[in-house]
Amino acid sequence: MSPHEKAQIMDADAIRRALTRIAHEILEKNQGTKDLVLVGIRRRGVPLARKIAQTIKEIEGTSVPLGILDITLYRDDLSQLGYQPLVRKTEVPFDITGKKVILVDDVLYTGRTVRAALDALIDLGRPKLIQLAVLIDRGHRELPIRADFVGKNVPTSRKEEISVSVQEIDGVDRVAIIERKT
Ligand SMILES: O=P(O)(O)OC[C@H]1O[C@H](OP(=O)(O)OP(=O)(O)O)[C@H](O)[C@@H]1O
Ligand SMILES: O=c1cc[nH]c(=O)[nH]1
Repeated sequence: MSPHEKAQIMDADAIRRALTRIAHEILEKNQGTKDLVLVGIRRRGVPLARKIAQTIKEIEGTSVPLGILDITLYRDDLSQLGYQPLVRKTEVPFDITGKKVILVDDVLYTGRTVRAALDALIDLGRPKLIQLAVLIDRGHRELPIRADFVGKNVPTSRKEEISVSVQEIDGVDRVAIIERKT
């Protein structure tokens, strides 16, 4: 049966405020922009990372480099793990060695995408540290991964899904909970 939307949990203003807060928290935790770089996970982590970079520029007057990791989840029928993330492309046109890398994604769920992103980043260089910023943490981790910066914690059941829409891809900024009917 088709999934249906249960509730909208963030509108454009709520997303903007959460990203502004995250930008301030990143600056506070890292004492400014020195050695800071942002890396967004495609697809929706990228416009979110861009907005955080814009806000940092407005606050500090400094442009922070922005890279992209393209990671796709594909169903792995041979594995008990259900699905596996595949790193398709890395567009990080700067050296991350010695940098403070802020990884940005829209939803943190099992943690598998972030694990693949960490592997890809470590293949690219030796960052000083890696921190994780997500718009939504919906729980159900299957790996020991946690976010340093969270827009909103949303307790969910496994039957539910979080749908993040962003202006650049979907024409609107919003977050909704979707229920999969079985
Ligand atoms: O913690 P995990 O279980 O790995 O799940 C989180 C990932 O799932 C989503 O990607 P999706 O494949 O839905 O693509 P999207 O970014 O285009 O929405 C989301 O963007 C995260 O990258
Ligand atoms: O609910 C979920 C889980 C993973 N990725 C999403 O975008 N939503």
